Amino acid sequence: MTTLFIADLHLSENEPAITAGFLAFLQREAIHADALYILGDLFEFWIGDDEPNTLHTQVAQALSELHDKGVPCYFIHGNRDFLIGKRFAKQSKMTLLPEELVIDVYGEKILILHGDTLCTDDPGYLRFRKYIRNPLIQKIFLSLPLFLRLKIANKLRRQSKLSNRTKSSVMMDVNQLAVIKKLQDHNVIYMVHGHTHRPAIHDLTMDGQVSKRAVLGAWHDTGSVFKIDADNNIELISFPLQED
Ligand SMILES: O=C(CCCCNC(=O)Nc1ccc(S(=O)(=O)N2CCN(c3cc(Cl)cc(C(F)(F)F)c3)CC2)cc1)NO
Ligand SMILES: [Mn+2]
Repeated sequence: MTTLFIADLHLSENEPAITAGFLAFLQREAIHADALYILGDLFEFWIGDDEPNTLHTQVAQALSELHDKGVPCYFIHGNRDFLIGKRFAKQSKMTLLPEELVIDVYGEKILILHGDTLCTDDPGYLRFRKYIRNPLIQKIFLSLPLFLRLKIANKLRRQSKLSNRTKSSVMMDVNQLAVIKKLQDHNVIYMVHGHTHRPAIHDLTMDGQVSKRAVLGAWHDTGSVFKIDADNNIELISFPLQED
C-alpha cells in the first residue's frame, strides 16, 4: 500500500483537462492508497467557501467519495487557496492540516508543508502573506460581498502575474538555509513540499545525516505524485493527463 502526495494542480474552470486528469487520478490511483495528502494550491484561486462554483462542487464530491471508500484525504493550504475553510472541508470530507506538520508515514517522520514559507528570498511576498493570513483580515475580507471579493481577487491575480515576471528564479525557489532550519526546528530529516513547481528529490547532508526533500511538480500537461510505500520506497512520478 502507498501514501500519496500531490500539490499545485491550480484547478480552475479555464483548465478542464487538469480537472479531468485529477478526477481520473482519484478514481484510478488514489482509490487504492492508504491516504492522500494535498499540499496546497489545489485551486488557482479561492475567495471563500460561499462562492457558488460548479468546479468546487465537483471536486468536493469526488474527494468525498474517496473518503467514503476508505481513503482519508488531508489538505494543507497553498498561497492561492489559503481561504479554503471548514465548509469546503466538510463537503469534501478533507481534514484541514496546519501550515506545517510532521506526520508518521509507515514509521518515518516527514515534515509536510506547502513550501511558500521556504522562499525567504522574497521578503515582499512573505510580508503580504503575513497580512492575509491574519484572522481578522480574513474575517473582514470574507464579510465583503462576493462581487467585491472577485474584484480584489482579479486585481491581485494580475499583480501576482506581473510581479512574478520580475522575480529572479532564485528568489522564487526555496532558500537552502530556510530548508535546513525547518528540518532542524522539527527534528526531522525528510520533507515534502510543493509551491516552486520544480519537481525533484534533493539529498541534503545535514549534521552528518542524509536528509531528503521531495518537491512536487505542478499539474500542467502532466500530473505529478510523490509516493511512499510500506517499505519506505519513494518515487516522484509524472504522468500524462490526456487520455490518448
Ligand atoms: O513564490 C513566490 C511568489 C508566489 C506568488 C504569491 N502570490 C499569490 O499567491 N497571489 C495570489 C494568491 C491568491 C489570490 S486569490 O485570487 O485566490 N485571492 C485574492 C484575494 N484574497 C484576499 C484575502 C484576504 Cl484575507 C485579504 C485580501 C486583501 F486584503 F488583499 F483584500 C485578499 C484571497 C485570495 C490571488 C493572488 N515567491 O517566492
Ligand atoms: Mn504555491
